[in-house]
Amino acid sequence: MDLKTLDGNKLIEKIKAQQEMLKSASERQGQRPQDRKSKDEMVHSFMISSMMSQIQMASQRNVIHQSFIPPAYRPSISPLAELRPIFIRDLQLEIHHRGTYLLLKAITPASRMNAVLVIAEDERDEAIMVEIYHQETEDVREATSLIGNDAVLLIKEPYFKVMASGEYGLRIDHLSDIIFVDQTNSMIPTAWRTGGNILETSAESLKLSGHKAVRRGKYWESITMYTRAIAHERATGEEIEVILRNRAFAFLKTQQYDAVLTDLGYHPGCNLKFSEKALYRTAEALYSLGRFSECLEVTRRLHIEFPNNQQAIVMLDRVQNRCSEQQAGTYKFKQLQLDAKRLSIPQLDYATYVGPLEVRNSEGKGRGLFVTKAVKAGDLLICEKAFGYAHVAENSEESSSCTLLVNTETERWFMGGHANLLRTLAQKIHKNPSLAPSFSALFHGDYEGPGTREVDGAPVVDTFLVERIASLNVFGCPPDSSLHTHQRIIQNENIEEKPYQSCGIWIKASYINHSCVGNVRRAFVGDMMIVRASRDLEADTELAFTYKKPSDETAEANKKFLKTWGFTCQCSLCQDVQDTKESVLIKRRKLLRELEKTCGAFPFQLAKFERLLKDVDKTYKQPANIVPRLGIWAPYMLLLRMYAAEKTSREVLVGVENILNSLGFVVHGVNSTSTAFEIVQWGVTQNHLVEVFLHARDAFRTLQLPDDAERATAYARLVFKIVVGENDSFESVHGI
Ligand SMILES: C[S@@+](CC[C@H](N)C(=O)[O-])C[C@H]1O[C@@H](n2cnc3c(N)ncnc32)[C@H](O)[C@@H]1O
Repeated sequence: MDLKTLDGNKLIEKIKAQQEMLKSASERQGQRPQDRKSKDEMVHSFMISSMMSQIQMASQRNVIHQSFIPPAYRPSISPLAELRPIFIRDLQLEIHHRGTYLLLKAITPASRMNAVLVIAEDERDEAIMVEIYHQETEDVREATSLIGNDAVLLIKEPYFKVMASGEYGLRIDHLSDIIFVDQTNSMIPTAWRTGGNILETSAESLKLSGHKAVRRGKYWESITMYTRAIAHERATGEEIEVILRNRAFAFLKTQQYDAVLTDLGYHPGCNLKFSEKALYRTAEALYSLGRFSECLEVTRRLHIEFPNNQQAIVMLDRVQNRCSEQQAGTYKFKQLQLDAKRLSIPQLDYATYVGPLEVRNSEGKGRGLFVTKAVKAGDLLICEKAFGYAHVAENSEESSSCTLLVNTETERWFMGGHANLLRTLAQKIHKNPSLAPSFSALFHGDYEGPGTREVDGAPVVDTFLVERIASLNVFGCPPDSSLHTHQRIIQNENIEEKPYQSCGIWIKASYINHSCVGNVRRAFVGDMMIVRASRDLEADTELAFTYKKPSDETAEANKKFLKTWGFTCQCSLCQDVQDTKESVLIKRRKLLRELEKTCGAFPFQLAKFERLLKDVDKTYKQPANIVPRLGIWAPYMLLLRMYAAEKTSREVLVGVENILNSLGFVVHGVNSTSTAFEIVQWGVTQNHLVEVFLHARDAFRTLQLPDDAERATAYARLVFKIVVGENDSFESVHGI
């Protein structure tokens, strides 16, 4: 679909029509369709539409791919031995055929659209369309590598339905519901066997075929060859050991790190009497799984035993850095910024640091994250590498296509990276089941998972659980380096905070509950989330940040937004909105609108602006350090800029005090020469506070108060650190 030729309304209409069609299909539940196309017709129209889609994909820019998530259904958790075979003619519409499996052979090349599609036949010579969702993208694994010529597919507990295209077909959402059956498997009917009797080929020649595939970069194919070689009845123990080492390499290349460790016989505490290659591959797999201390041990062993191994020297340096980041939270933030800028997809090579924090129960909010000891404003609490990350380049040629994901059950629509994120997460835990527990433990509302992790020795991945976790724990993040974004915000007052399309899952940070007031702030550098305390916190305080930035004007919109997360915020701000008479809220909004109008009027009426601000201020009853006055800090900011340009330093300091007070700060010494300038209680940290403190610094300097000026500079740096995540780049942004 071309964004340029389709306006928003038409797109919505089209999607709604498809949604309706899918809904009405549910009324046909149990039917055996009589109007199915013949096998030849099916193949013919499939070949044409897949050719058309390839041409479209190559020529179109600004493409929106739509994808519909059907009502949730559970993955198959039955062992294959307990399932009975069925055939295409037995299939009933909109039914999950529990207790059965369907054996099919591909009769067309696989094609990639929203899913990987193929036409396949059963043993009774009937054909059907198969749609396999959440597979890797074409650049990672070609559709034709997933389903090669004559591939045999076993679909567990098949789901037969009307597709968004109106055709009938099988929809496979769970990665574990499809088994790609190897030609050596006795389940394959004789008529479907290809390439002679593979088992008669020797293990050696199968191994060599595996090597050949590796040389061509066909790692999946090599895994098939090596697996056949290992299973070969005449393969010797020695041969198997060598082949396992080779297969481990192919597993490494396809990001199946758990399998690398299994093939090499690694487990924590094992004796590392490995070959040079095996040690290095073990180290690489452990590194990719984020198991840095184990990786360090293996790399040290490699370095000791093979001191001339140059890769080991490089790896040792890398992993030592990761360990110190993980243990002490020491990061070279400038380098992180540079890396994020350099990479087209800013997935950074750093470890996660978690400060003095603990997950505990939080009354009325499920679990929450608490500090185990007192911390100061600006302290680093988390610097976390994304567990899953989907990058969407904005304002560039690359941004020309994106996916709109429509959940037909919850009716939630996700634009941007969400669809990619879902695939990334499902693939990651499917390939590396050891990573599943920490992800699956994240909040997933009332959705119940499959209750089992493995069947027939293979991992079970419930895509709907992944989707639910993703939608309740996802955070949007800027596509580029945070420094860049904050620089823009700091320099341009009117910049709108538009929702980010890049997004990700950060496991530790996912335990932080929402509060409109908040006591920590998150910032991003590439796919790293940095969480810092935005005020001093006593031990055992629960962390909270805003899922959506609140403002007086948008209290209702915020409430609605938070409802999509399934809760109502009870923070002091929301409580105050509830406790304030509607007439007062209406008056406040009216005054705020008048203020806005006055802003744009020429000539600017300063006296009127100041009067209106005082009137808005009077609509708040609670002290600002209890209920921050979010409606007025921005107009005060405008005044401060005017004062800084035209008025005396004393007046500038009054402007500074007004902003800080409205945001709930309690400060001493802004307006006095005898008391030192000091924040005694932190309020809500806004990005613009950096500028506020810099105005304070200039005013103090003019008033010959160098100590206060220095303290103001220190606060500017501290706020910069809180909002940007680091202050190594403070000088370059503020030219100091
Ligand atoms: C990202 S998770 C936060 C961790 C979650 N509380 C847990 O138990 O894992 C988001 C979910 O936490 C809950 N939550 C977050 N902030 C809350 C708040 N202020 N009040 C009530 N529930 C909240 C909601 O159920 C929300 O969908």
